[in-house]
Amino acid sequence: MGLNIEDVSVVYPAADGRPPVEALSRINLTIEDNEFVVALGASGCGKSTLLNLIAGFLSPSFGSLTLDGARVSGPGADRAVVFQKHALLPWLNVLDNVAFGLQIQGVAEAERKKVANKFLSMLGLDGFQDAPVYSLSGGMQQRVGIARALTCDPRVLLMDEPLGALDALTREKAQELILNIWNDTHKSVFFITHSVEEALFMGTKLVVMSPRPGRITHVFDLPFSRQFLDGMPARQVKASPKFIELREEVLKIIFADEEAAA
Ligand SMILES: Nc1ncnc2c1ncn2[C@@H]1O[C@H](COP(=O)(O)OP(=O)(O)OP(=O)(O)O)[C@@H](O)[C@H]1O
Repeated sequence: MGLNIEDVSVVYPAADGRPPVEALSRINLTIEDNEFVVALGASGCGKSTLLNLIAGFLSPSFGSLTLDGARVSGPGADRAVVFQKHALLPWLNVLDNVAFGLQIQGVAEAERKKVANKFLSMLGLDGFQDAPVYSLSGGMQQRVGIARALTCDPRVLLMDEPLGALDALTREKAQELILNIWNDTHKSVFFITHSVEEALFMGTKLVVMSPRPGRITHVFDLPFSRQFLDGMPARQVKASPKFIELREEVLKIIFADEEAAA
């Protein structure tokens, strides 16, 4: 059944003498089971507001959100968030960070270690269980954050620019890793990025948003992640004529929005 967003608007109330902000206007979006939806758009178009709504951190001013038919009315274990800054707990080692969500749910120690180890292994972090998180590189810390989100077996994984702070090479490797994990775990994903190339490569569906008020202006179905998962090397996918053509089309849309806002 998936996640269903119906005619949702968000208005942040007036504050400090500033007028109210219509951050999202009449958003309609479905995230089906096993779908990888990427949101892209000029700064201020409401991407994070949309993610916060799905996470249940925020309620819509108008419209409704349902997950598998049930109204989303707050945060829940069926949705996990990975932020750009991994938000790990510095006083815990890698294993305990990953097992943290299960600990909060009261899962017994042996079971939570087993689950955490499974996801650490999936993310290539075998052998780092006892390491303090601050001793890891940025890319490894981000992988710990993703492992932590996966341990609670959420229905939907929400990712707010998870790779934005990584260097180019680490970022490309992390994109591939996330796609492989998505393919293995069959999660629904909502993923925010500022990179057009990343958006096209990762998503099965691309949602392009425009600011003032934040709205969805274009939706594209994408074939590229499937090509990669079927064995085509990532750089070859990203250099294919179809990919480059779509990249230029999407860039044109976003540049036009940014110029209009300037
Ligand atoms: N708590 C808030 N109170 C008032 N206005 C807000 C609040 N949070 C966001 N906004 C405004 O709502 C609009 C959408 O913000 P949002 O952060 O969702 O956009 P975004 O697309 O994620 O931006 P960016 O790409 O810069 O992160 C912006 O105009 C922003 O200034």
